[in-house]
Amino acid sequence: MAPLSWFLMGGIVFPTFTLAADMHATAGRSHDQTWWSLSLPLLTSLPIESGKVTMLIMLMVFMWVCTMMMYWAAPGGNAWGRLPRGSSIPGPRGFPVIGTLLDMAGLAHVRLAQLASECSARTLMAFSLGDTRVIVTSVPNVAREILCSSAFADRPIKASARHLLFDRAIGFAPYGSHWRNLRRIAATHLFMPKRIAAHERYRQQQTSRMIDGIRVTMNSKGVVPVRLYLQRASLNNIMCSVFGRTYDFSFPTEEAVKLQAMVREGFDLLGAVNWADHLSWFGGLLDVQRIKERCEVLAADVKKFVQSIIDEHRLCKENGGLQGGDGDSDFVDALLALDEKEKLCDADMIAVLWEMVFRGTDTTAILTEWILAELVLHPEVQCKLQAEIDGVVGSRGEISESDLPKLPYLQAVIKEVLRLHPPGPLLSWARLATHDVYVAGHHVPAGTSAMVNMWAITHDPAIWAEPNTFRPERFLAEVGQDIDIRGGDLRLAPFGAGRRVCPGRALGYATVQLWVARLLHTFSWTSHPLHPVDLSELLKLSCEMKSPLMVRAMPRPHSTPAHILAVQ
Ligand code: HEM
Repeated sequence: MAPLSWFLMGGIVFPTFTLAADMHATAGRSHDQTWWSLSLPLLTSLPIESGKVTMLIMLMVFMWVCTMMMYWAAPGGNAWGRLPRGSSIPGPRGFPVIGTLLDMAGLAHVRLAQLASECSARTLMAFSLGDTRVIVTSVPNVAREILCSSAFADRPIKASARHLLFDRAIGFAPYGSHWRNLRRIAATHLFMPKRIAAHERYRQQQTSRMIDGIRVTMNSKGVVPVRLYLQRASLNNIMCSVFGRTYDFSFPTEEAVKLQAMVREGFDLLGAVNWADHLSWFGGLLDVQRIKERCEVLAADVKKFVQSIIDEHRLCKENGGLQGGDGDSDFVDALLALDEKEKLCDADMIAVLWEMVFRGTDTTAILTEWILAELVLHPEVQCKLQAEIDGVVGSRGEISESDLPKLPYLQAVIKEVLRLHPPGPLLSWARLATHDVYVAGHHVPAGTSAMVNMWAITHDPAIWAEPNTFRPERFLAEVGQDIDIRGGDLRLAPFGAGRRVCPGRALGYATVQLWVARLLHTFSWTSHPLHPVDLSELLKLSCEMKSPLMVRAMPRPHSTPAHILAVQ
């Protein structure tokens, strides 16, 4: 065999596995690199005899397997075994090399909760996703320790997020001045209560359009695929706040079709468990899931789409259009009007704007679909909620957002659904330890990813009586306990907590309240005999209903089409 083949087979392939894994494992390792660094010169100087070659290859494979098994034997699996001093955190080993990666493919939150119980590690569990060290907690006080600690103010960035430019947007930007600037800009120009209130009429218009679509479909088909209408309304809501434009998805233009396809593709790509994120050597060798290739195509399309909107706004501004100071202006206007200190370049603007479209679209639609599903399954709760809404709205017919605080049962219903079906059961995006830190008394090295299993917390019988029962009354102040769901109480924190808490929570919550109030005021919702309500979950970027909800929406006596369409 030629020396080159020697070199390739022995000197590159096998050590590469270990070396690549090590580069991702920890900054404090060294013992594993010794045999690899020694093997290369040894290989290149060996005589060309095929028997010896085979022996040497077998020896190297053997050494590699032994090293991997040694790593794997540690609690938490191979990524934790690489630590020079090991770890005291209990956890499953998973498989050699890949760790617990296969468990993340289905309902990861349910599987992680099971593993935590099996390993008696609800407080803190260690596990490995390929080369990535991960901790997860299923208890509120440790969740607070993680989410509110400055040590975990960063996020591990997925390759797909980087390819889609999200490392320059709020969600994945490293903790620092750029991230702080973005949060400040978004808080002032998109999420401030005054801004949210100024955009109420657009939300009302989109809700009216949704109600009209539901009515037409119900009349013609006798059953309504609610998700379709919720997704259209949420996309239009956010497009209106961010870009100042909406679409008629019933008669879609080419641009509307393209937009929907881009959003769908983005959800698929960011929601996928990408093996390349955790097995560097694997990702380097082949992109079996074609994630990189698809991300590149999508990123180019997004850039073109958003850039053209920015250019239009710029032109309009030059011609004396909105200057960003008007409460009615959109987010692009606001970004273009920033002063020199805060100004973003076009590439950063594209990333931030697209992220808003992306994050603002699925969560609100998914949550509302779960709410309607539970209300169909619990007609007594539906009637009680309708009575509350009727009582506040009276003969006025229209519901405004100023009515919402007067609807405590509505809040209780939404909270109960957020508890049973949190859209981000693992809080969507993990956190990253930027330096060594102690969590629940255990040493957690820098570079470890941290997750909070919010689903496990909200289903814990030690915290919630009958946790699997839908009972909104538990949130009524006079009966049970009122809970701050904005990140103040980690027993129910569907929007996360701490520095990186969801900045869009007030907007998302206002939208869902308005939708549910108006949908319930207008229709009575019942199941269709051919489409029973199925509460099975499907975890993608968010946790959605596996079988889209198909239900009957019967107009309630007081609601007339004229009233429904009044605000359009
Ligand atoms: C029902 C609605 C929503 C839910 C359940 C939700 C949930 C979440 C969660 C769990 C996080 C991670 C928080 C953490 O790490 O502590 C998050 C982050 C984020 N959300 Fe939301 N969200 C919702 C609506 C929205 C909306 C409407 C927007 C924007 C229009 C938005 C924009 C963001 C952004 C930009 C981040 C990243 C924050 C950062 O890393 O600094 N979300 N959201």
